[in-house]
Formats: sequence, C-alpha cells, structure tokens
Amino acid sequence: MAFKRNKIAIIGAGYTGTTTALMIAQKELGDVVLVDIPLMRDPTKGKALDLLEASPVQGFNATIIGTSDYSELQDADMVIVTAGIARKPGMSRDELVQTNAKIMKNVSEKIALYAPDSYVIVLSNPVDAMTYVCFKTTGFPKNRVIGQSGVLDTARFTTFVAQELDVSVEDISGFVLGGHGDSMVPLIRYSYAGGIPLDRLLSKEKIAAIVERTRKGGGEIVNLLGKGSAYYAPAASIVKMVEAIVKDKKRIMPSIAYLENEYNYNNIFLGVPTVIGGNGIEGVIELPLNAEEKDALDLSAQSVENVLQKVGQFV
Ligand SMILES: NC(=O)C1=CN([C@@H]2O[C@H](COP(=O)(O)OP(=O)(O)OC[C@H]3O[C@@H](n4cnc5c(N)ncnc54)[C@H](O)[C@@H]3O)[C@@H](O)[C@H]2O)C=CC1
Ligand SMILES: O=C([O-])CC(=O)C(=O)O
Repeated sequence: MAFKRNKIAIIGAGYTGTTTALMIAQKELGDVVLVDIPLMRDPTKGKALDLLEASPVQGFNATIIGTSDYSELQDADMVIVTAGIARKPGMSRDELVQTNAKIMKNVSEKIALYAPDSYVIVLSNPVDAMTYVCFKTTGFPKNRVIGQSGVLDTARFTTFVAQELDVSVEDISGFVLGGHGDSMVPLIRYSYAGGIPLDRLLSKEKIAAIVERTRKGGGEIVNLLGKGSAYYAPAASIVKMVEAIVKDKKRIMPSIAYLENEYNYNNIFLGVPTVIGGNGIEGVIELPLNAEEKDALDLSAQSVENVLQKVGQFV
C-alpha cells in the first residue's frame, strides 16, 4: 500500500483557522480541508486558493481546499475546530457559551459522521466547556478529543518572563494549568530560566505581575485589536499539538484533557500536563501540588464547572 499524506480538516475558516492552515501547510504536516458555513460568494474557497498559491513561493507541498460541504471531511485523520464567535472587548470567554455550544454540537455531529476515526483538537471558546461538548457529542474516546489552551497560556507566560529577564524565550520553561480563563494557574515552582528556578531570578512582585498579565493575556490582545481575538500564537499552539500527534513525538505539554480522578477531578475537561503523541493524549501527568497551588487549581476547575452547567442541553 502506498504512503499518503495526512488529511487535516479545519472547521472554521476565520482568523485562527486560516492561520493554522498556513502553518500546517508550511510545515508539510498534511493536506488541509478548510470548512466554513456557506455564504453567497465563496470566501472559504477563496482563502484556500490564496493559501495554496503561497506554496510555490515558499516551496511547500500540500493541497488546501475550501468548502462548505461537510462530506469533504471524509476520512480526515485530524479535525481542528475553530468554528464559532470570538469575544469583543469587555466580554469574558464564558459569555460565548450559548452560541458556541450550539455550533460545537452541530460540528461534532458532522465529525462523528464523516471522520469517525479522527483526532480532534478544539480551540473554540469557552474552550474547556466546548471540548466537553465535542467529547460528549462525538462519543470519541478521551485520548482523541483534546482542547488547546495550555500551550498558548504557557507561551504568553514565557514571553513575559523572557522580556523581563532580557534573555532568550528558548531558555524559559513553564507550565500553566487549569481552565482557559482569568483563574488559570501558572506554576512558578515548575518554571525555569536555563534550568534555574524562576524565583531565584525574579522578585515576588515581578512574578506576581507576570502571572496576572498571563491570566489576562487573551483580554489584552482583544482590547488592543478592538475586533476579534488573538490568532497567530493560538494557531502556532495548535500546530505544536498537531505536530506532536502526526509525528508521534510524545511531547509533554499542557492540554485540556478529560479527567477521571486525576488531580481529584471527575467528568470535566481541564488544562493539565499531558503526553501528546500518535495516540493523542497518551497520559496525564499528576504533579505534586502544594496547598496553595491545589487551591488555585480548585478555583479554576470550579469556574469551568460553572460554565459546564450551561451546556447541559447540548450534551
Ligand atoms: N482556546 C484558545 O486558546 C483560543 C480560542 N479562540 C476561540 O476560537 C474561536 C475562533 O476564533 P477566530 O478564528 O478568531 O474567529 P473568527 O470569527 O475569525 O472565525 C470563526 C469562523 O467560524 C465560522 N463558523 C461559525 N459557525 C460555523 C459552523 N457551524 N460551521 C463552520 N464554521 C462556522 C465563522 O463563519 C468564522 O469564519 C473563537 O471562539 C475564539 O474565542 C481564539 C484564540 C485562542
Ligand atoms: O481571549 C480570547 O478571547 C481568545 C483566547 O482564548 C486567547 O487569546 O487566549
């Protein structure tokens, strides 16, 4: 049997979806199918064609098609869901729940129908709850339904630390856990600059300011843009997860995983350290947390639970 390229579908051809498509194609991770709702003209086809026409210039090999026909998902190896609305300045992500849960349910039914063996990465907000809706609607096993937040939140954290220390971002490592909201939990005890614990290099006050900026990192961009939300760093974060799966890299990164007793939580999707490889989420790593860290994680989990209360009718 001949080898063939991966087929990666992206549902939602807006800012995050198209940026993700470009990065996937540039890295030759697979052929891309962009899916969006039908409109009078055909912007999804137009965006796909424009992306494809970048391939001879940059020298990447991938087909990119745009469609509103869900049957084009047929046999996709991976599906990325970015469909839905984004928040406006002054809104919280949680305020998107009613609109996006309806969209997520609809989209998830299509994924289950046309791509029943696919690995799904969810981006749409509020992402912890939307990943739950996708999991319940598709009926896929928990290793194949993954939400993206921790890679992005950690990237924001490491960006701010590197700026503060005036050192390379490559030398900063950290871990942001919990829900993708203002109560997310950057774990300072597990954060390093060149192997040196962060609290040896930065004052308590500086660290507290970075934690606060990280928690509000999405809102900072929403306010600066005025319309829409972040898309370059979110797309880069999804692509890191896609690459870990299609290349079976078994990378350790935070992702939104279904928990069955890990960290003492049940029947919830929450950001935790995971191993991501050819089987999707191959494991959840349970870090020992001190009382303060566990309290912070409990608070964050509670805010995800509060949003989950509102998706009852969609699962
Ligand atoms: N989890 C995370 O870290 C992040 C999450 N987000 C979230 O991702 C979502 C997308 O953000 P953007 O791409 O910036 O928004 P966008 O508005 O640019 O794109 C969303 C696209 O979804 C499409 N869509 C709506 N209903 C659909 C359906 N039933 N089927 C197919 N397509 C449908 C829209 O037509 C639109 O093109 C938002 O909910 C946003 O809050 C954004 C950044 C980071
Ligand atoms: O802030 C938003 O609404 C989009 C998002 O989740 C992020 O950029 O972290």
